[in-house]
Amino acid sequence: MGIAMLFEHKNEELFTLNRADTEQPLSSYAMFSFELDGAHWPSVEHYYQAMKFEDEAHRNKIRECASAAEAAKLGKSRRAKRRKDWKKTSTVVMTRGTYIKCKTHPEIAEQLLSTGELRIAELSGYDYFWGSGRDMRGKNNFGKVLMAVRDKLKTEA
Ligand SMILES: Nc1nc(O)c(N)c(N[C@@H]2O[C@H](COP(=O)(O)O)[C@@H](O)[C@H]2O)n1
Repeated sequence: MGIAMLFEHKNEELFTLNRADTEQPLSSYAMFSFELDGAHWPSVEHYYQAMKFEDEAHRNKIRECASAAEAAKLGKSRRAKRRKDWKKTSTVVMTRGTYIKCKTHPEIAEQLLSTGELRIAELSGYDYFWGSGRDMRGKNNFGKVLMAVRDKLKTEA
């Protein structure tokens, strides 16, 4: 993934990525650790998935997962009860984790800033909430999270 011309009819250049790409430092699954809310998180995805729950023991179980994919699997399982306000807070949690990762790893902040003013799109064939969806009509909330963090980093530069 990288810079693409997906809307050639609109002549719009995009920076594209997939949230689950562990090789892409800007993705939430990339293993770049940080401290937040009094704990050490191996990736943004670990933090994001754990924050779905109020139960401390379940959060810790997710935090200790060896990979982001494992953390996501545990976070998506319906065995533990999700916090009631999750729908309202999920993008805020993703934004906080992504911002703190960038502050902890300045090279990632640099990479994000180097996308300039390009629109960032999370390419996903199935996810219409975080990504583009199959037809590019998705909400692209992960792309929006990255653009919001980029805006904040710009004001601090
Ligand atoms: N509608 C909606 N609101 C939210 O706040 C969400 N987090 C999602 N997520 C959707 O559900 C799938 C699994 O959730 P997470 O990736 O663990 O958030 C995800 O693929 C989204 O489609 N949906």
